[in-house]
Amino acid sequence: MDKKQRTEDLESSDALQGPNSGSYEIQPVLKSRGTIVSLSWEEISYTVKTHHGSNEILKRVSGYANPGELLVIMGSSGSGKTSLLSILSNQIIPHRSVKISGTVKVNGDDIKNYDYPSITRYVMQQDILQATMTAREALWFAAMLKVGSDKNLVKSRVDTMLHDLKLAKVADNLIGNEMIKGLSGGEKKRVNIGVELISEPSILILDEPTSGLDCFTAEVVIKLLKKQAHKGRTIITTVHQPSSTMFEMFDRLILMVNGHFVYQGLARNSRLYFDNLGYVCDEYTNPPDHFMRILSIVDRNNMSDSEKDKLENLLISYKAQEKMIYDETITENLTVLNKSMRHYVPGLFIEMRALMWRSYVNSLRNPLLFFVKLSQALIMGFLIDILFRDLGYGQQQVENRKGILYFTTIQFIMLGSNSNSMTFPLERPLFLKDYKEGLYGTTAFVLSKTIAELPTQIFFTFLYVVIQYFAIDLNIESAKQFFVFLALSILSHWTGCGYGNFAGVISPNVVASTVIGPAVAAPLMMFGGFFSNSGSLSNSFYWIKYISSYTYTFEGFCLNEFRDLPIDKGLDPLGDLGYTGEVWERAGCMLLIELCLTLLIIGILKFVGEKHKNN
Ligand SMILES: Nc1ncnc2c1ncn2[C@@H]1O[C@H](COP(=O)(O)OP(=O)(O)OP(=O)(O)O)[C@@H](O)[C@H]1O
Repeated sequence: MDKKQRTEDLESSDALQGPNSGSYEIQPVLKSRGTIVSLSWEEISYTVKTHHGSNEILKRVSGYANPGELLVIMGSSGSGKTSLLSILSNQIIPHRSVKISGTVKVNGDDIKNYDYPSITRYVMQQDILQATMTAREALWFAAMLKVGSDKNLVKSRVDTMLHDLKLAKVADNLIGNEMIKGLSGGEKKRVNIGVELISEPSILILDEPTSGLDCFTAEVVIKLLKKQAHKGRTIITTVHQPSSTMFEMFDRLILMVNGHFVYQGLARNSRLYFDNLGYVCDEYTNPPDHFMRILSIVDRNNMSDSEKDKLENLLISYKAQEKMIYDETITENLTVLNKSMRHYVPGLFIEMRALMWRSYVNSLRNPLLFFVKLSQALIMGFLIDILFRDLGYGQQQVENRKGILYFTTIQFIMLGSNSNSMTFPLERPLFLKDYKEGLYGTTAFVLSKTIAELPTQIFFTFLYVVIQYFAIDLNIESAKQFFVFLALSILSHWTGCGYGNFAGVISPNVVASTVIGPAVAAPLMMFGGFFSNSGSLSNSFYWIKYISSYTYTFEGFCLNEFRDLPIDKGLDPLGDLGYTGEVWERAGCMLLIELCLTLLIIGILKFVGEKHKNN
């Protein structure tokens, strides 16, 4: 039988009912008084250029999702489900190696005509949440950045969300992770969904919100999504291996193989559709399991003849009744969208306030780090006391003073750079997720991090300085010497944290940062002026001295220490070192280094964030 004949037979066959045939009974109770919109897409193709050539991931697929319905997309692994969701949620930006054609429409109008984030939100597969926050705080943080600065509105949205997602009982429990005991997997998923739902989007798109959950918990999540659909939202989700109970909750279903749609229509009609095609599902088999078996393809790039035949048959059948699929698109009673509508964008100040609050909560819940730093300050301070107690004024003691000043320089800078080189790699997944979502900008992220860390940096530096300064009898000719020393110490620790942040943002992960952190710090320390004085530095590396905070801290410390110190006659440590000028010049250079590092880090993060957006 030729293909044309088979298509005609299928179209005329009584046995083959269309996926939307029969009475169209989904009459969702559209309870929402908010916006009600439909989503449709036409002829979407998605091609990616790889080392092995072009890979067409989506092959001219068209479809729609109605408001008030739960549309589920299922398919074999690698069939293109996530790619489709990314395109529908406008997450993929075409570039040199990515080609997208076709149109995505809201209420029949191209999404390009709208501010899409004000209509649609996308829930990623991974639950990337801050472990040290509670469920309520995570929702509050999202609301501050997505809803507005009105505290009452934020509170009411958070309370509604906790109620709707059945999280009220665990609202004040920590989210947790492998180290911190916290919410269950299902509760975390619901918080993750809540973080997106908080802005009350008309369309919610979710990538496998039930992955990793047991059957019962997964059903709870789907039930919640169904409820959201019945409030008038348009919900599109992918689901892996649904149970039969879960399957009964699906309104519409799309089945995908190898970048094609092979079924689109009411979920409850899907079984009959495949029965009629000859893929009969017996009464003991869960229909989704049966479909997945039909759709399975071992190697997409190297299909067997039987797999090719199967796919061809499925596509012929699908094409035969594709026209009928569109009979049930909802076109009436949709909200007329205002094209000038914009999603809430918080200003830099609000973004920074929210981020600083999150950092504060995180540091409060991480007391271990505080106690580790405290013990470090006390132990190091007392060790230095023992080694250098009561420095004198002779030749040997002047050398000891230089030694302790350089050791203090290393200590302040290294402590900052070592600890901070690891913080960004740890925060990286959360930052990238938030950045992709457009929750805040890199400037707000970097500035808030810098400001939020300052009080702790000042506190620990103060502690070190107080313990060391008087015990080892550094210059106490006047109070000024002490305060200048303190200010230089704070600045040097601050720049150390800046170097650490720089190493952190160029490190792809924590393991890499443990190597990159010291690799950044070592040359700066070597060219800092103590191990080798300026005259003997190689010309090619001489510039490192100027970007090294070690240089300015040590010079500043020496100028402050030796200028008025009553050392033995004939000794001239500053002359020997070749240090002239003023302490404030060194402090200015350190501030400039910090400023340059901050700008550099903002730039690098922007690059990293934008790159991640396209992945
Ligand atoms: N940016 C990309 N570059 C190269 N290949 C890609 C890219 N995005 C997706 N692919 C490939 O396209 C195919 C479809 O990927 P996609 O993630 O959309 O499938 P999926 O149906 O969601 O799979 P799964 O169910 O396993 O998550 C896969 O083979 C994937 O490796």
